[in-house]
Amino acid sequence: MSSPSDDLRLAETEAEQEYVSMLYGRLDALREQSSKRLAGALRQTGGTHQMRSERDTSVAMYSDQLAQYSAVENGLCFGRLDFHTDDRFYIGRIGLFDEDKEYEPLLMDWRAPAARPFYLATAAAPDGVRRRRHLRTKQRKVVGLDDEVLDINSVDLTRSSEGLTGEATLLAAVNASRTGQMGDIVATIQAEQDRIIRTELNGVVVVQGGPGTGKTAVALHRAAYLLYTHRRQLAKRGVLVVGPNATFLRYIGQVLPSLGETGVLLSTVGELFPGLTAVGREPAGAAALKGRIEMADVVARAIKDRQEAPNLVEVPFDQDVLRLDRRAISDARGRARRTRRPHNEARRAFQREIISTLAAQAVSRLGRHLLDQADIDDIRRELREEPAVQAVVERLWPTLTPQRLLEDLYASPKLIAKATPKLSPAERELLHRPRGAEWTPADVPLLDEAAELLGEDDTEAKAKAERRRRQAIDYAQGVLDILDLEDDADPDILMANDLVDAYRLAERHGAERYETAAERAAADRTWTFGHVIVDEAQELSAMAWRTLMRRCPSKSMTVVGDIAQTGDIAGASSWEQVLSPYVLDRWKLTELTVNYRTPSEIMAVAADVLASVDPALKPPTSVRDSGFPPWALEVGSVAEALPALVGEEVAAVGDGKVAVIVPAASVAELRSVVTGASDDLDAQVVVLGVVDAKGLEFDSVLVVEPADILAESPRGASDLYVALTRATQRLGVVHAGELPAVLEGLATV
Ligand SMILES: Nc1ncnc2c1ncn2[C@@H]1O[C@H](COP(=O)(O)OP(=O)(O)OP(=O)(O)O)[C@@H](O)[C@H]1O
Repeated sequence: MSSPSDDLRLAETEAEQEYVSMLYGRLDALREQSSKRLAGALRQTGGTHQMRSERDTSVAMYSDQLAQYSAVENGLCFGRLDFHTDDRFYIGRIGLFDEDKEYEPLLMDWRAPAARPFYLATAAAPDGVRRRRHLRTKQRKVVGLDDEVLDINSVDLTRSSEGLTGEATLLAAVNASRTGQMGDIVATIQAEQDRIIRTELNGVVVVQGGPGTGKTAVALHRAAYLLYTHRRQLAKRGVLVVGPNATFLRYIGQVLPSLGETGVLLSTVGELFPGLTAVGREPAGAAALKGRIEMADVVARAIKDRQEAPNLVEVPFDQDVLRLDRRAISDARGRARRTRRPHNEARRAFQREIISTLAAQAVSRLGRHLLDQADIDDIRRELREEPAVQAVVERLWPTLTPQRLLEDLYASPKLIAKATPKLSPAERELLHRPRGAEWTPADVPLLDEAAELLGEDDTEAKAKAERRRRQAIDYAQGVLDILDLEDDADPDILMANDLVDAYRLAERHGAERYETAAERAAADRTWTFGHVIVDEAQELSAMAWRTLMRRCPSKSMTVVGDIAQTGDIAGASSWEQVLSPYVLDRWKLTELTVNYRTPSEIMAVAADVLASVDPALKPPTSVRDSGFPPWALEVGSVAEALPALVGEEVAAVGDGKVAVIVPAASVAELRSVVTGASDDLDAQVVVLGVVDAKGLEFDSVLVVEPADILAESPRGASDLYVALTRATQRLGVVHAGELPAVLEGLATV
């Protein structure tokens, strides 16, 4: 028999279902409307340039709306606020309004100022809220309600002043099995997170927090919040989110689309040089050296070293030999340098000077008094067009691409030595490598630096664009001609060529590939973003920061990370050291203190490792216990024991995910012994090195040979801390070698 409270709950759930169904009905209607408008816009043809551009804007707008409506399908509405005034708001992923009732809000966008009490109101500071309700839904069905009555009399004074918001829903979310893809936290954002998400747009905000405190989640929700609040400003320039590696970007890739935001570019620093894939590997020492700030000077010197001034250069011209001595070349070089233009752009000034010198010689040999101005102009023109003269200019002041500059530099110990007076021979050797080697992620900031100093010679790019445009027109003409190839065509029937010319068809074809700001930004090295979010920011080298700062001259940035987790040797040891060269002390530090991922049992173990990184660091407080004590197991051979241990974890996590985190040197070997293991996060079992596990999480984690992880890098303790804090439920440590003293507290099994 059901109790009266059960009946009440059922009735409440039914009432909420009715409301939620009405909201979905509204969403469907909007979707249909946008779909029809999009079809209408696509049908429009021809017209003036302005009309075509308006049509393109409409196509883009309706396509974006449609994408947004499908993105918010799951969990469209997740909350309700009841006020003492009897007002009531529903909170959801987007705003919906009743067009028939003067646009009365039916659903409040979570980012709207009026939705804030949903995240901030507490019993002690209710902000007019009487009750906060969390609605849990599956597809379009309401499956649960959690109510919090914000009554001052219910405040538990023994708890911290900031309790958890929507505790039941929050715990359900953090305890759920992991899927291999990060989910959004829009229904359960906590007050300390909300404050950071809604910090003003301008300036640099640093979000420091231990593992699992929601830094990544906060950063992504902040991107969505900023795009909502400053849409006009940010949609044009776009928002860039930088992550540490491709696996991580795939892991977080669905969060913003699920919040209805698609115009954000997700990238690693290594992908920020368009047209180049930097996937090469190199020794950690080489990457760390390339990350040092001194490399900016090395690149500048390497360019100057290419502006040669030999003692004498002879130039055959008109059955004679003209001479350029060191002084003439140095003068021309000085003039070109004084233009303060980038190398490739200053080349014109250099060439002009050289031609002047050569022309003066030629004229004096021929006899100045025999020549008029027109003759002298002819001589200058001939000199400019003379291949021997062009070859000399190219030798003394070559046109350089960033790739050519660095490739030449790395391949030549002589050029390296010239450009690096302050480096030791061993360091120089780290830079040396043969031509044709693959570009590495650490090369990208150097290429970017070089591109700035060289200036872009975009003649080739422009010619290419023009060739592409011509090809598109030719293709379109071909299409039209085929359509009109009917031998017995009735002269009264309009032919395709009569309706639309090739130029316009080609243009229309191009316009169909509408590009968002993010897409345009991805193809343009000089693009500057409206806001840049840097995740796992502690890993970036000083040179990588230079690249990022160039992409964001407004310095509107969110920098997210944990200094205690720095694994890269070139990474940061303090935020001040990273930021002060660019913004002095004009940055704001915010902190997150609650760990939503790692249960307290695991955090107790990780805390000892953290103390070994730096005794002054405090671990974040776990929001829950898991009931599974972490363990350590000594085995004869890890490779032999691992398959069975992984099998046990797979059985324990059901639908969840298992990760085996291993020393970098054993990734390939151990991946091959575990059946079905890969580095693909969609797989149930992954075997990863610590570098690739950064920022990720799994239901169960096996950490293999912690002593080797410690020994593998000067930042080994931070790496071990990262490895131990990836689990949401279960943790085991497997070792054949010694168990490090710092893990001796683990229960042995
Ligand atoms: N308010 C919240 N509600 C529900 N889940 C949350 C909340 N905050 C964080 N989480 C969850 O906690 C986990 C850890 O979050 P996240 O990856 O953002 O942490 P992090 O601070 O970036 O960690 P790390 O430093 O280890 O990379 C994620 O599963 C995230 O969804």
